[in-house]
Amino acid sequence: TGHHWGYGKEDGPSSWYKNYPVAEGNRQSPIDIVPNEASRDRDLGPLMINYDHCTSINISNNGHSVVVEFNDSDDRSVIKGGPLDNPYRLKQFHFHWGGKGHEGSEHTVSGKGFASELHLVHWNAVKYKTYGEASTAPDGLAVLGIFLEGSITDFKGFNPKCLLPSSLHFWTYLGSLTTPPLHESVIWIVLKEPIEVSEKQLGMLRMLLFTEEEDNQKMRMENNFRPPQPLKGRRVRSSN
Ligand SMILES: Cc1ccnc(S(N)(=O)=O)n1
Ligand SMILES: [Zn+2]
Repeated sequence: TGHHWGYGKEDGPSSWYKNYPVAEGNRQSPIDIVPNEASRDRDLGPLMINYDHCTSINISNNGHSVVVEFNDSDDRSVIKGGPLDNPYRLKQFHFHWGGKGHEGSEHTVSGKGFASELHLVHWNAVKYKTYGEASTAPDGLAVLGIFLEGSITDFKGFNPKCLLPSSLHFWTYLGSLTTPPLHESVIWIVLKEPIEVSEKQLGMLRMLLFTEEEDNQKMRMENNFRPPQPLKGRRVRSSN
């Protein structure tokens, strides 16, 4: 009913355009990133990530992913530099993942997927008063995408600072939210280097159920990723 959406046969990505026509827009995400078609841009300065004093508020299952929300009432946890003209405040992070193997990330690299993808969602609090307002503006959001690939190492907790790989080299392009309302308001910054998580941790993500507690039809929350969308002539830039 109404604007319910999901990842199933009837309510999945191929039907989102019915309630969200922007799904067929000109700057939709995710995309397939082809490294040797990305243009190295010397104007792209280094990415500066400051999560040191980040204050997480809660972790929840919103029916589509597991989300960790942060206190975004000041500039404590911000990302700046790279393609960004202002600092962007961390609002939440969440994951997309698949049922097995190399399926589960939203962005792909030369057609190759990863087991999961972490999205750290930030908003431009310099130009906009609220996240809601920023979320519909073309330069309102900046989402940092980090690939997760299965291996035997552990990662300690959910402090986003320790979730970052050693290299901050990135690809960047203008895109959208990858789940409804699919607003074309995101400056995407995708790190080239994946982080390693254990099969155990991936297993935990796969154990999450799609629906909130009260809903009785328990569906396994797997494959909560949108497939790559048409590039429509957009440039993908690479940090040097
Ligand atoms: C907060 C939010 C909403 C919708 N989609 C996204 S995403 N997957 O593009 O990061 N984030
Ligand atoms: Zn996401």
